[in-house]
Amino acid sequence: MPGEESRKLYEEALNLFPGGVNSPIRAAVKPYPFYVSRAEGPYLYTVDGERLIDYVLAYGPMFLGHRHPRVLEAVKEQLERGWAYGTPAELEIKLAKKILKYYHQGGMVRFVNSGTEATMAAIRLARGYTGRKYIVKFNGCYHGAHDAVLVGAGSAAAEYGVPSSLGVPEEVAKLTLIARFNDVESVEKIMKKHGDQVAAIIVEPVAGNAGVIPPKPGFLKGLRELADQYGALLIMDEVITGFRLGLGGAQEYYGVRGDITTLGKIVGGGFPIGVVAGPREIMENFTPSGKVFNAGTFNAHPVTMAAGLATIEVLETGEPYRVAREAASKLAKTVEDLISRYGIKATVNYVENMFQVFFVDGEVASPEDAARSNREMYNELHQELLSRGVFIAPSQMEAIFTSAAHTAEVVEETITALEDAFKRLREQ
Ligand SMILES: Cc1ncc(COP(=O)(O)O)c(C=O)c1O
Ligand SMILES: N[C@H](C=O)CCC(=O)O
Repeated sequence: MPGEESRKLYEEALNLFPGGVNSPIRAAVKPYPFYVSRAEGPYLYTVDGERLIDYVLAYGPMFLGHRHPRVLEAVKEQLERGWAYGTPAELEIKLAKKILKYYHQGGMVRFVNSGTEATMAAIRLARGYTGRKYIVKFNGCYHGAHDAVLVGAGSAAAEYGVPSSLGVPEEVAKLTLIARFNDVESVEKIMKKHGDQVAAIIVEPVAGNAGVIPPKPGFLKGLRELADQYGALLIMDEVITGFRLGLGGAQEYYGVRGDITTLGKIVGGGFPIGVVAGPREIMENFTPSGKVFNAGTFNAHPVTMAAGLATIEVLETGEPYRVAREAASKLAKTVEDLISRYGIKATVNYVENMFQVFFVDGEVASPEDAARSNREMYNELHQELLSRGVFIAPSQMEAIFTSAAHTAEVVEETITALEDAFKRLREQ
């Protein structure tokens, strides 16, 4: 549990940062966030002298675990050559080629610095390309912290009760039309009314910011068909799923392709990144070849490029996917067994190397279902695990991730913690 050293730092932070943190979800760890002094493999080490098994993984990026030697070596090597040039370097070409190989063969890439920037640029690109103004987004999905997508948003926006943020002008919010995840008919209804003015449908192929909610069979295909029918673009926001569900992300996993892909997190190897990728015909609308403006001092930052490239090279061995999958499937199964042993009303959603437990009666097939779950009970589980040295997402609206560093031994230790934690939950 967060100790005295963390408490002192948090008290200082409260005077410096709104809510004491620089991204709101970090304050969801109660009674205050623990402060990390270093990280290695599957572990975070806190300033309070604790070692935590990490299933948050910086909210997704650390798929190889912390401080992976290959990534560290690549970053050090780049640092020796300098770390910001304001002019191109070869590594950006190498990383772009890797991304295009798995996402848009023959296409193009624009590197930015976060998932937020990627979806903001992708939406502007879609509007510029189609000459249309509306976008369709799904209630409870999260695409970052910019105006167009802070309408019915998930993640911390849902956790803190601001799915539609103050400060987003009504005129702007009105351009975002809200449909229901896993409900093609809700999209069809919108398209029938506004289809000729819809620039893009943007979707998280697995809703990972409302817990973990996989797409129902036919959902993504239905979106593809509606986008085609109405001449809108389909933006696959793979900031979480990209390089996580496999090298080709959710699009390869589910066999449905978007017109534009947004990536982030894993593809930067733990350094800030966002990627917009798509076919040349669409991508060339970005400045300077086209008239859709996008720019960034730190775009294609050399250190990020080095870390991303090293990460993908390790992923290409396939081993990280095997380890992470085995860990998640074993843990998800353990939680299912515990729920049934103790007669707790809950359900587990699991995809490859991400899962989440929802304390609710019945299936969770939409963010609306997720919102019905008992969040207090989830928070108790989080606390019980934290007190046993296991860090899972501090909010029901996030995913539990595994990595290549979650070996069988680490999983066994986690299972012991889970058994004790569920026993305690049952006793309360
Ligand atoms: C699906 C998705 N899109 C976009 C974002 C925004 O990414 P970032 O936090 O890097 O701005 C996130 C996470 O934050 C995300 O999960
Ligand atoms: N759910 C968010 C990204 O996926 C969590 C990251 C953040 O908001 O800090």
